[in-house]
Amino acid sequence: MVNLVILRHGESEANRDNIFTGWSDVPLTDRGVYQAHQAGKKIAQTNLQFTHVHTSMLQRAIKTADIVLGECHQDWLPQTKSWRLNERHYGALRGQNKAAVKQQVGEAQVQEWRRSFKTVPPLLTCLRQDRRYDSFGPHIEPRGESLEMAYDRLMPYWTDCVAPRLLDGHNQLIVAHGSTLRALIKFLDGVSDANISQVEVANGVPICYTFDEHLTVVKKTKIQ
Ligand SMILES: O=C(O)[C@H](O)COP(=O)(O)O
Repeated sequence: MVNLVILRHGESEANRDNIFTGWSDVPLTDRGVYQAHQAGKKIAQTNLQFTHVHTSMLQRAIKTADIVLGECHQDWLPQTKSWRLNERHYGALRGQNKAAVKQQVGEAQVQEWRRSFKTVPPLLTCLRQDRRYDSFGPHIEPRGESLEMAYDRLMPYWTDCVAPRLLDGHNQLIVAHGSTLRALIKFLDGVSDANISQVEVANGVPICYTFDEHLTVVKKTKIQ
């Protein structure tokens, strides 16, 4: 048996302020830092030993991972930061208050943008890519993504970087975001396109998947 722990970052300033975030690089709040410590303490109690930690390239996930590893006394672990684990890009919604957008376009439209699998949010008309992505290519940062588009760019990371390590019997830790973890849960749990709208991932609550040697999920538990 081998284990994968997935964890959404602690509360960010944008979460606190109810702002569409996506690829914006916002810091954790004090509450988010606390949530990360609590998550780390809970993971430590399981005595799980990881060989690798995977995060997005956004500070809310990276800082959460660092805090968790400190609590687990596994700060030395090799870490990969990948844009493929970044939050789904919210396009032109980025930076807007979710309640204010609801007032403008109605609750049903906002829910569709936030929770449907295929609906693409309003796209940014132009984009200046942040330099952190330049070494991966000129057009890495999208102008907006549906959950499906985020799923499609996440899966190569699973196939190339996570699944092989699990198949070799090494426990892995992924610290990422609400939407990219919903995409991973969709794959691991076999959730339909329609039903993924019902799946929510809370800040700072670790979820442990246990797999057999064929990478079939045999158990899924919240670590609490
Ligand atoms: O990017 C964001 O705004 C949040 O991380 C998640 O947004 P959601 O709650 O709409 O999925």
